[in-house]
Amino acid sequence: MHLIVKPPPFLAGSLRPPGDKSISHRAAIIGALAEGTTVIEGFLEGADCLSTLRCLKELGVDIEGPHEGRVVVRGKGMGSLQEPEAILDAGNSGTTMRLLLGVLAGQPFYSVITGDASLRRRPMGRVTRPLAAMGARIWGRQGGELAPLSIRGGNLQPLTYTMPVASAQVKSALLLAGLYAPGETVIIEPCRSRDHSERLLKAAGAAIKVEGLAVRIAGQTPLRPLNVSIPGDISAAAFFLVAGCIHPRATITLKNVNLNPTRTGILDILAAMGGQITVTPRGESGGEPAGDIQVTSSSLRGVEMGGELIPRLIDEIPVLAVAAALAAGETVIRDAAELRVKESDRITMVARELERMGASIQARPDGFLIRGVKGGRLQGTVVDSHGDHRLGMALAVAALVAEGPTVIKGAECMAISYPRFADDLARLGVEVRVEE
Ligand SMILES: O=C(O)C1=C[C@@H](OP(=O)(O)O)[C@@H](O)[C@H](O)C1
Ligand SMILES: C=C(OP(=O)(O)O)C(=O)O
Repeated sequence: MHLIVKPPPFLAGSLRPPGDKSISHRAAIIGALAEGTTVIEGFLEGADCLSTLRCLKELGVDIEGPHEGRVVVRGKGMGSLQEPEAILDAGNSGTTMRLLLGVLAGQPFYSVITGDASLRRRPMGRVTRPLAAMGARIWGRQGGELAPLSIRGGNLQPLTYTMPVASAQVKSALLLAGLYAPGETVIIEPCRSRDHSERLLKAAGAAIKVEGLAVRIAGQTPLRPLNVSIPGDISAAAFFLVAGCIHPRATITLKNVNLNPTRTGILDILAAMGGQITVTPRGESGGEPAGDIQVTSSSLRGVEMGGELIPRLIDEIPVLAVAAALAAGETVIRDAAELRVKESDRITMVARELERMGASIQARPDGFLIRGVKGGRLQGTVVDSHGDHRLGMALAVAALVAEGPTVIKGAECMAISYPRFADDLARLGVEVRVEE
């Protein structure tokens, strides 16, 4: 499927971004392990979160929905999962595979999990190695590095583990496995990654404590069901935050967006670039701070970024590269080598596709050097998502300020995290067309 985007004369309106993807996965998984009925509102109906629901159903969990964002999970406790009859399919979703590996490590049965071609290339040793150290037996291609992975869990021992990379997926997998181990599992992160698992596990009554960069969980405590209203995904809102900044006639309001400080790096960096962004906090939603964000046309300037900020905006870097390509001066992005092991190699592919549109962007081993074309313009042309939802949507944002229409090939992948992305663009006044 191709998406054809014409640069609009203005961008105006108000949107509610879809429910947070990270929280949707976690609420369903934790609900499945709890004793009682979990009700989730605002669940993201993107393909990734549907993969999580499908796998949980294969494990014998009774799930109703999603119907307009409502999912009902009838959990029967941590020991209630059943050996799946078929291979579990995590689709394109790294979060599904890694978090479920943590759960499967605690199960006294055999299961096999795989995913699509992109997911079968992504590193899994970062979770399979520490899970094996807890006592799970895991087999996979390249010594347990690549899916398909088969696993026989049960009889886990607690672990104290210092993570070599800042990854919320690894941390969450080990916390979920820690639920099954007698005694205390301690996970130490190199720097803080998103903490949705910690918040939801705490809300479900797990014995979990955060002390600086260490998270401690004492296993074998039953979980209570959750009642969660998931706020909008800031990683989805990010496309419109950048669109509003780079378009010369824009006023966009994004409603009920998650403002968890482990996720708001995009707001900090756009502010540092001169973005005209106003945040109005509106209390809590689902145990997470949430609020409205307004963005208007801005005159952006280049910045340098790296270090502890990177995990707070890792998924927003493709669209931030678009902002940088249109800012005055140079932008340097460092310490982001993790981008190479996402749905695509996001360093190579972002540079390749933005270059086609006339951006001056150089791929580096751990990021980018981008020279803004301020005053100049990007060129509408044919570009490719390479099956990567965030790259596809970032290119659509670049198209909003390009000369002439842009054709984005492989646009169906946008439904991984934002099924209504094209509709939301249209709501702001953009002429978008889908071609099969
Ligand atoms: O835990 C999560 O929900 C996620 C963590 C991040 O991945 P890593 O844990 O690999 O950094 C992020 O890129 C991904 O989109 C979602
Ligand atoms: C990296 C992403 O997701 P996952 O790792 O779950 O596939 C993403 O959504 O950008």
